[in-house]
Amino acid sequence: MKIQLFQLEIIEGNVEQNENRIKALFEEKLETDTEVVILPEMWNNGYDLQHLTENADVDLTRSFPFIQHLATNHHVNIIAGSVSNKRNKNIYNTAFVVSKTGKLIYQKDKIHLVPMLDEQLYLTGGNEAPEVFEINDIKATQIICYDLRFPEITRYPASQGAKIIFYVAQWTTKNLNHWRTLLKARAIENCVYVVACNSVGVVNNEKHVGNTYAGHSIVIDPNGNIIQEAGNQETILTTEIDIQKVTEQQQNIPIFENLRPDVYKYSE
Ligand SMILES: NC(=O)CCC(=O)C(=O)O
Repeated sequence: MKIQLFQLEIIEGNVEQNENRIKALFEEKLETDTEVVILPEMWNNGYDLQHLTENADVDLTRSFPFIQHLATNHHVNIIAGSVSNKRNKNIYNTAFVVSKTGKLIYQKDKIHLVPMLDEQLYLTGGNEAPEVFEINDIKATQIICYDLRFPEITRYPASQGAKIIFYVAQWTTKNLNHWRTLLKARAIENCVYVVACNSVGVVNNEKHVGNTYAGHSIVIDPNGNIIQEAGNQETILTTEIDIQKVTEQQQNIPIFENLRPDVYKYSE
């Protein structure tokens, strides 16, 4: 499966500019046999949280048709990162996926809100765990940024057969070490591919003076080997993954046969 990761600098608060940029990149950089494109978290207006009441999408009525048009025009499946999204008087950080035929095949809200970026002051956390969807007959799931820190939510779709975990993020450079280590851990502990798309650019938040979004979008195989990794500049990363490696790794190390949910405990 050939995948392209669009590691972008998101222009805060300017949905039109971000859409135009993404549209142009699809025209200029998409390779003909690419099956999946992945975008970062909050690509519609970035972390312009103070203006979300005016700028957030409304129940994906803007973002879905925009992505649907790209998917059908270019015949490519799109892991459409996430967008700020109003629904039932709340604003969520909503991830979605559109098939190359233009169908909305997945939609979930970010569950854990990031205190370090004040998300909880402006957004509402989702209440549904990630699940499996199919892309070109391959099971996968999608997880949003800070949710990476909670391994419980990756385990369920992986145990249901997801072979690729797509992470979409605006992860900061201060915690780059966590990003790389946690992504590797998720690949190894679930014996799956991890395909993670981050953003770049300055973090516009008074708690983060001098901090940037880290880039380092990354592709990790089921054995924990990094097969592609970007630097800290805008980049389109192109990768090919061999899904058979997931089956082989899960046969070699049969973690899903050895799970003991009857023993595991979680605090309330
Ligand atoms: N957008 C995010 O969820 C950022 C998470 C992050 O940077 C972290 O360290 O966690």
